[in-house]
Amino acid sequence: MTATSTPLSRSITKSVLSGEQSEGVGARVRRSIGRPELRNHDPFLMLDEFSVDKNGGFPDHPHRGFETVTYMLEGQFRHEDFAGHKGTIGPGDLQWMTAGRGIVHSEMPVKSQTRAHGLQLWINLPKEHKMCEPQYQELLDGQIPRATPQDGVVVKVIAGESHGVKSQVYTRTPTMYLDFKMDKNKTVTQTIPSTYTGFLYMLKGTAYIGDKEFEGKAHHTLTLSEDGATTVKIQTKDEDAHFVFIAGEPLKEPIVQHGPFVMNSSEEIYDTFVDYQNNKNGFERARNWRSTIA
Ligand SMILES: O=C(Oc1cc(O)cc(O)c1C(=O)O)c1ccc(O)c(O)c1
Ligand SMILES: [Fe+2]
Repeated sequence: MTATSTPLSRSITKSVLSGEQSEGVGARVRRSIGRPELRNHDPFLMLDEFSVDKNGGFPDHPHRGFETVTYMLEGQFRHEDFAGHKGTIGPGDLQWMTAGRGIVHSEMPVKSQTRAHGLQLWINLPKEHKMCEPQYQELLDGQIPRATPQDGVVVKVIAGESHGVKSQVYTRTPTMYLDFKMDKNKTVTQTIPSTYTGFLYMLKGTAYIGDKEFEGKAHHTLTLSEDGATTVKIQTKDEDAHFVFIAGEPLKEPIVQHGPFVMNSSEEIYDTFVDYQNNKNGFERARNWRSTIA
């Protein structure tokens, strides 16, 4: 009999290319998590690489039961919600929005800019937080800490920890969200808790993951093996690479999603529709509200 042992590095179990599709109003997205091949990568519900020009956007719409994390790559995105929270985020900035019991908001590009390009991640909330008060955590690019494990490798620590650098973002669902920029011919090892599920989404260039050097190219999602290994080996060869590394503790709870509402049962989804239609239980301020930016 052979003893099974935990491998050194996580490996890649799936590689899925995200083509462009329409979302919102006139927006183009490359859907990573949430597409048919990558549904509910617990605790993650959706990851979009969005690209919106001045004619498009995500006008007034609700959310309940999860968090939306908007990370800008290029251009500027304005947002406004039914409680009067408003602002603009630009390249490298982050908005971590806990929708909790209810948010109605609008997210639109700044008209004078060519396009707003970024990532929107949806993280599910555990049952005990689904009806929490909404909260925003907003960080400008310069406020997000960086780890530099070696020359030519920069890791922006949006959530969690990398090479001794910790993010101050409060995560109700334990999450790590890292933005890696690696020059060519580099090797780096990222630690990951043994119980986390995770994936990489490639933005630019090519990276080679794990001991078997699985090749990941732009706009591909690479899911990590769930084998208890606590490191991920990442290499570049003849080109630079830019990707995000996202991982989290699976909630292992029932997921019932209806568009922008994500709860634990059909009854809770039904109640959410009733609350939204009747402006109650968190949606009070939706009555007669219209954003000024949509
Ligand atoms: O529009 C939906 O989600 C979004 C996707 C993005 O790329 C950017 C965004 O700002 C949003 C958003 O604000 O909601 C969406 C996705 C899935 C779904 O079932 C919906 O009902 C809406
Ligand atoms: Fe939204």
